[in-house]
Amino acid sequence: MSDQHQPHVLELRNLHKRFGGAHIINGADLQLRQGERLALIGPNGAGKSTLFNLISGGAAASSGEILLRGLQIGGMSPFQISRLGLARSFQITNIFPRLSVADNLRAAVLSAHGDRYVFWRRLSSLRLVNLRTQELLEQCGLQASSGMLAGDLSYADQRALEIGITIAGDAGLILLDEPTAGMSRDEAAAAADLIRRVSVGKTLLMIEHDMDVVFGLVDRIAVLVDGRIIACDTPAAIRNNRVVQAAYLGSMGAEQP
Ligand SMILES: Nc1ncnc2c1ncn2[C@@H]1O[C@H](COP(=O)(O)OP(=O)(O)OP(=O)(O)O)[C@@H](O)[C@H]1O
Repeated sequence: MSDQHQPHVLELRNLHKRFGGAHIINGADLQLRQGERLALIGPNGAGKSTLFNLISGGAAASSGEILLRGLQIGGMSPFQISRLGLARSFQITNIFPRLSVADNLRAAVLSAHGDRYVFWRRLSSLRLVNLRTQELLEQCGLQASSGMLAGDLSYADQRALEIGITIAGDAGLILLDEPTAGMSRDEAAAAADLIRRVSVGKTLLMIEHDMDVVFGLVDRIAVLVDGRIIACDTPAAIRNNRVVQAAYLGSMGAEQP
């Protein structure tokens, strides 16, 4: 089957979410192709994190459809969705501060693959978990800090660790919620490099406010305003889109590249 005929990795169809009387997601449509990196941008309160919660099973949509590789996942639990190959990180750093960096990653590997390892001989299972942990430490540039308490890492390294935790299960679809928030320009550039490396061969959907990161990293940008995707196109096309400029980018002044 050619790529053209494969189902999209992720598809949102006319998605709605209401909280009481507030209509937060308002008919969102989106399609992600295998292997692409897509940034979700939009003003504060546009509904970006809410959309992530709907996709990853943290909240149920009021109506509409969410398909993961053609399979309806609306209404499934976060655990079921993660078992189907979707991993997400959160806006707030989500690590175990009193565990070492390596143990944070080891726990993530076990949590993602525990059922697989349990059937194998104990020693070989342990070896595989350790190998995967080492691989993640290297990928995230954290080998030198592997024995440190995660809570003692710099903020940027904590975010790198969190990316390691997110990818530990080798999910095919990765959702990152503001992975460079609160970082300096240099730290954000390093985080973008890390994200680029770890997302090779995967499909990436990320919420990001830093336009340098967005324009340098992704294949397409989806713009969410008032719970609706008002445009989804290449970075160059989005930059020149007058509707987007008026609704969002225009208000960002110097942050535009
Ligand atoms: N559980 C909830 N109950 C009621 N309202 C909610 C709930 N979760 C989110 N909202 C509201 O939905 C709107 C969108 O919030 P959301 O966090 O999704 O926006 P966002 O685009 O991610 O914003 P930001 O860029 O500031 O993180 C906000 O007005 C928020 O107050």
